[in-house]
Amino acid sequence: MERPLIIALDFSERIKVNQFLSSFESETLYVKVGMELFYKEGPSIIDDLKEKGHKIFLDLKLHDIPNTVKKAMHGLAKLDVDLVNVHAAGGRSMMESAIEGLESGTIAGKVRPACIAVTQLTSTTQEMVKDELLINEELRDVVLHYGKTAFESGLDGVVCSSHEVRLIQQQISSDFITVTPGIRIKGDAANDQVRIATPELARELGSTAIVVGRSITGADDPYETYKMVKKMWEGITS
Ligand SMILES: O=C(O)c1cc(=O)[nH]c(=O)n1[C@@H]1O[C@H](COP(=O)(O)O)[C@@H](O)[C@H]1O
Repeated sequence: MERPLIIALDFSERIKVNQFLSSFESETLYVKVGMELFYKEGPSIIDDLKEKGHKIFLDLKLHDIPNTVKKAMHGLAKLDVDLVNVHAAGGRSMMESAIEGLESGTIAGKVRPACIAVTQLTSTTQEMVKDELLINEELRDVVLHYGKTAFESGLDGVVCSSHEVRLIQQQISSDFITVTPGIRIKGDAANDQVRIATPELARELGSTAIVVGRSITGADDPYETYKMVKKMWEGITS
């Protein structure tokens, strides 16, 4: 995976996506379609975005029994997206089934979508891990353990915060993909995110890809902000 900046298209409907993308001219992007947009618009939104040449992370965070996940992934593979995800909390067998489903569903001649596992959401705190999930371990160790299980289950990488990237790359594999949301430009509100980082810090910490939503989609000039964040992420100072 090259090191993309993935824009989270967290919009309620297609018309808003089109309005947003209209300022990007002919630039091809790496975009993320999540639950909000996909549940409203369905698979045709994927076809639209692919037609425009964009790469797609379909973020539906599957978390169910292995058989259900396998069959759902079989269907999702037919959409020919670049990246999909599951919750690592679903366990080893579920993650193995996700890969089986993707492999059996991949269209002949196409590449299987990469599959990554959410370790702990970037909105999760140490206190939540202890008090709500009843896991009596350091959050970083939980992320690492879930990452190891995902690796052993044949997944291609994880979703984690930028702060856990080094740990994962050092203790699991430097090739294991680390996609990091929770990205904020200095001065932006964190909103519901907790384990946040600037694009520059994410780069420094070695993230494979950053996911940026509201900092770009909510900006007065989204295209200019995208170009600025991209420069920060790529370490271009001029
Ligand atoms: O899987 C994800 O993409 C994801 C995992 C995670 O731990 N945290 C997280 O924020 N995300 C997604 O990344 C995006 C972040 O959006 P902003 O907070 O607006 O930048 C949202 O679409 C989330 O659904």
